[in-house]
Amino acid sequence: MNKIYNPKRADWTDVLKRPTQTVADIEGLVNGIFEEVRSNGDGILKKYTKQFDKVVLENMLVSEAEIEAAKSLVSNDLKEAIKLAKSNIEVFHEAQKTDRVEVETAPGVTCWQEKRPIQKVGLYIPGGTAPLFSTILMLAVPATIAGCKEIVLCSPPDKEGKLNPAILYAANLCGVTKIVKVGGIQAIAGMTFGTETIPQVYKIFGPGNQYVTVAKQIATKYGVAIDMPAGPSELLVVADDSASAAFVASDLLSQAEHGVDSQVILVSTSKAIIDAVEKEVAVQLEDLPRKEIAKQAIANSKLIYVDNDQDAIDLINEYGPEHFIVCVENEDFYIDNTQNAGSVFIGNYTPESAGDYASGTNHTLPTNGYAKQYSGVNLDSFLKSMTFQKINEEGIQNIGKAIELMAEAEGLQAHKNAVTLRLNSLK
Ligand SMILES: NC(=O)c1ccc[n+]([C@@H]2O[C@H](COP(=O)([O-])OP(=O)(O)OC[C@H]3O[C@@H](n4cnc5c(N)ncnc54)[C@H](O)[C@@H]3O)[C@@H](O)[C@H]2O)c1
Ligand SMILES: N[C@H](CO)Cc1c[nH]c[nH+]1
Ligand SMILES: [Zn+2]
Repeated sequence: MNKIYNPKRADWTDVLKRPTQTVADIEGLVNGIFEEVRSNGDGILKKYTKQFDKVVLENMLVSEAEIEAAKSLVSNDLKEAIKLAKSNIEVFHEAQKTDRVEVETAPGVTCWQEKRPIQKVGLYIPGGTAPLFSTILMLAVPATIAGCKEIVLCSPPDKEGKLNPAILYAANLCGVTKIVKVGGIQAIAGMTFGTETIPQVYKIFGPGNQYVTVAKQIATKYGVAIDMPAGPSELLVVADDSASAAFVASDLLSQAEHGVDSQVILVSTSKAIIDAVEKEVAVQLEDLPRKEIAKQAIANSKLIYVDNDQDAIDLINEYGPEHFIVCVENEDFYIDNTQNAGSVFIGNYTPESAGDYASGTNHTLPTNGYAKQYSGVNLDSFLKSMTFQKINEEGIQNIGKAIELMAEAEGLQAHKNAVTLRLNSLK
């Protein structure tokens, strides 16, 4: 890990650079695949599945028989763990339901807001290097609570052309309506345009590698909404001498093992904890099965010493981490002053993994600094807010004159007439 002492503010942009490619680096490839899928559908999905996933598929749609077979391949212990996680995610997302908001803005003018589900949603479940079945819970549970009718899931097949049984089990448990074996750019293009196998959707959700993330951003050009850019995982920890170096190192490695383009950062006002965490990372890394991946992510990662808490929080807000662990004595200072972070984890006994799986919060979160303007997935991500109004005779008399004057000032006579006719009818 690179150690940096008191970086100057002018250098923060360079110091905090992510190791991922930019939209500009990938969009040429994405645009090409999108155009092919738009014109030729399933055949192109299969072509790119062969090229990128190294498997030739006859049928991309998962059958009932495959779902049934998967049930017996998942251990009872894992089923119970999935059910516990699902239950906590349900509780937290159910609690996000809001009542309709109704106000009489002027006598006789009633306005209200209600939420309605997005009818057709597409869920992308990453599977390139690890089958992230936990992501199904994070997306399908709120989609179901919101009342989405059609829930399509795409995930890349393994070399045998299969999806991991836990993916099929979780998808079935959570009410997914269609499961398709396709990943990467081609899956996002398929959900954007619709193909023989994949229904077109209104909004695409889910994390993925940088190809998936850029493809989702390009999908918006074609009128599809997306949750947010949720790319390679990242974690920033702020720790002082009250933190356990071993715990901090384990958290940093937990996100480093996601992919070679993940990034983890430790910020501290203590040189002692920086040195201790550096040593712990080296020790714990050696025992990880995904050591080669984590090692590359760790090479992109930083240990940053700053003199004081104010510099630390300014730097953290400038970075806008996907995950932010606060492990310091004066935790309230950091909690109160965090402006930009996807999800915040507080104290020595709150590992980031808890939010990844089972505490109840959503793990689909903005990366690459997008926490400055995007929220992580939540119940509202699957809903649209609609407004309604009803105006009676008294109401139109109360606000009619103002509408007429404003319409006239904008030079829009027909707008004015729509009010004038009604006012005249009441004379
Ligand atoms: N931000 C979040 O909320 C969040 C949550 C979970 C996971 N993640 C991230 O999701 C990612 C999962 O990545 P993954 O690769 O394991 O799975 P993935 O499913 O996102 O991507 C695999 C697909 O990428 C495509 N691909 C691979 N190499 C390509 C190339 N050179 N050109 C074009 N397409 C290519 C293939 O089609 C393959 O099917 C990780 O980066 C992880 O950090 C983020
Ligand atoms: N940490 C990931 C979000 O960036 C989510 C995840 C799924 N499985 C394990 N982790
Ligand atoms: Zn994770």
